[in-house]
Amino acid sequence: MAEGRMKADEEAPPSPGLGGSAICCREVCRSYGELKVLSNLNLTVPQGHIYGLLGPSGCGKTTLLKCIVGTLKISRGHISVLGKPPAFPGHQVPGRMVGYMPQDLALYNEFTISDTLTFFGRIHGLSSKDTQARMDFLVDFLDLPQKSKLVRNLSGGQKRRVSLGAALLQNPQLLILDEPTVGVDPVLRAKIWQHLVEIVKTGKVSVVITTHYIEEARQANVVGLMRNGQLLAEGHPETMMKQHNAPTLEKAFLQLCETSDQVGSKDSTSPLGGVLESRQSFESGREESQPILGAGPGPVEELPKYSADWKVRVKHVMPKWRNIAALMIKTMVRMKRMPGSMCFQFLLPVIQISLMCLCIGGDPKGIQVAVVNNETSSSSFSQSLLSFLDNSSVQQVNLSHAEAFAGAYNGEYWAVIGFGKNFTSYLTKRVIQRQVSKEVVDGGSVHVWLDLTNQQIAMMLQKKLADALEMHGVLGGKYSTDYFSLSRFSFQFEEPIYGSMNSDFTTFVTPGAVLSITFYLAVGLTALSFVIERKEGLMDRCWVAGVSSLETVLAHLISQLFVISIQVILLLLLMLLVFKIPNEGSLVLVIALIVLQGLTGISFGLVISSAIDDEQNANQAALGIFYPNLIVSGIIWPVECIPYPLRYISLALPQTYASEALRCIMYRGWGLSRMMVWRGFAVTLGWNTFFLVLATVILKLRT
Ligand SMILES: Nc1ncnc2c1ncn2[C@@H]1O[C@H](COP(=O)(O)OP(=O)(O)OP(=O)(O)O)[C@@H](O)[C@H]1O
Repeated sequence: MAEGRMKADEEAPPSPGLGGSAICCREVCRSYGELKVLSNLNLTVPQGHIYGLLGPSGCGKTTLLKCIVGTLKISRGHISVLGKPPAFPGHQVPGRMVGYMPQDLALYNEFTISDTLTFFGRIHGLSSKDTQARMDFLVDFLDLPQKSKLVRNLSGGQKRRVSLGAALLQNPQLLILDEPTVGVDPVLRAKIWQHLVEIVKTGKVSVVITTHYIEEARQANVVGLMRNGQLLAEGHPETMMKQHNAPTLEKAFLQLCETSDQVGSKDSTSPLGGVLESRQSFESGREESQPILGAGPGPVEELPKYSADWKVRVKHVMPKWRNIAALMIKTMVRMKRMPGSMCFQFLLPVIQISLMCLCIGGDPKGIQVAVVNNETSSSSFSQSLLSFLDNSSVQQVNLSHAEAFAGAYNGEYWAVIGFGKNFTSYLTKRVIQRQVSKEVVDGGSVHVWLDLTNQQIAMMLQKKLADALEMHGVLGGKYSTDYFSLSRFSFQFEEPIYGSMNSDFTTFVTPGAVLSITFYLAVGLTALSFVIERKEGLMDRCWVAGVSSLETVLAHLISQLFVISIQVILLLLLMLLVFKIPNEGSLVLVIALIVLQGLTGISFGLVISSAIDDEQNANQAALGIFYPNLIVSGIIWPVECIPYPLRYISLALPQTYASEALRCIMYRGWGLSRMMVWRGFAVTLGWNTFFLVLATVILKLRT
């Protein structure tokens, strides 16, 4: 086994850095906003050495490691890793040359141990045979449980060992390990150190390790003691102890801190507690501690000039299919392992659109109205008119005048309908005679008192009453020139040009609702998944392995395209076949527009997740934008009702023209030659491109 390990380790080609060092940091500064974390930091990791980076919590160790692996940009200074600055075009840092174990576990919980190592093997371009061989070695070496065990079911210590395994997988030339021994038992801790000592013996592998167990760092070839964003000293552990006359490394470190504090109080102008800035670097070859305290300025180093061919630069920015495929397989495997979440993703739009078709736009049912009919004859016009009232919508309750109004004021009835006792005779007079008295007009009218607190119900009641009056006029035969229906019969409504006589509010609202549902589900899923991945350190880990932000975005887009396609198929089947929403136009255009809106939702989700760091804020951003957009986009009420300044905003939103385009395709049967259709596609594509560019830029700026 050891032989196999050595052989694998020997395969890594040597890569001399600045002055033979694996890592060289000069005058490195990095801040988080106002907080200056690294301040003129100088550090040198000699090639083929283990470098123990020690320091109190919060002194900037993790920040420094992130700068070294290229996931964080430095504000000032210079870093060279294995010969070139991190992320330099064509350089494999981040990439295969570096193995990174972040402080967070940074593992996919739904993966098995085998999935985890296979995933990183794919990204590093290892053949499945090589990955398998390394996996067998690492499972044995790190004393891992069965490869088929889910990460979610591992203990904390086991997870850390899997994380370490992922960093060791490709036999990198540089290992960056951020507290790899936390939660690991002493026997295995010793084994890990033994392995590190062994791999650096070849001189081709270098290791930087941070640890809270200061004493274990005595096995390192060099230790760097860091405080307040600067390196106090770096050198061989034994030399450092000897120099400070300390029996342990911890005591030597304490003494250094005290001295640094004393110097700091004397020199208040010196930054960060007065730690002196210049120091001799370790790379001078002296295996001695090089305390910076009291040291004079070090030799001025000539920084090398780096250049890369344009072809290399182009290749560097071009997305790699290998990485995209690995990320897509990862998404699919995770979905397979979370069947509940997968069903939720596929069925949620279907449930939402079903609820919308069932609950929005239909006629109210069982609306109770109080009827006060003072006519007693069963052949009276009032009785005949009431018999034409749609009974499924309007439930008539016959009451006395006092009971009816008491009930209406009590909220039991939506209206009171009243007929005078001479309604039939007065109505006849009104129809027959040219001129009648006010008393006849009053007595021959149906009196209606409405509860107008719910406009939809009141409007429906008015329409039902008008319909009943019209039916009464037509079917009653005698009074086709009836005074009441005269105005209605002046218009003859012919077959509609577009749409049908039965068009209701549901027909209007469905296209916009479908686009909105597809858009916001995509926003929610994307924003959350990226924010969680970043929070758990998974994104950083993938980037250190060589995945670019463009590849991450593309892989997510393609795998979500698959999810959206299934969602759209289910949505359309339900809409067209079950709820019989008409479609006069091309189904291809309908699908294309809905899918494009879904992709725009993904892009917008990417913007949220690249700009926001925690789930709660990401959720708030997605939800906060949902309602204003729904209201202003003319999805639930026509844009024509929006007051003018706001209407211009409405027209610029991603779903306003798109909803109109979908309505034109579905209800008017229009194609792309019509402006109202292509405009919907153009606006959607425009927003999509804008969101994608914005997300990529934010991701780049935030590293
Ligand atoms: N993303 C961030 N935004 C703002 N401040 C940050 C961020 N990350 C780290 N910091 C701050 O930078 C400082 C250094 O953090 P860093 O994680 O580098 O320390 P560390 O030495 O690795 O600590 P530990 O040993 O506890 O892991 C801390 O004060 C921390 O609060």
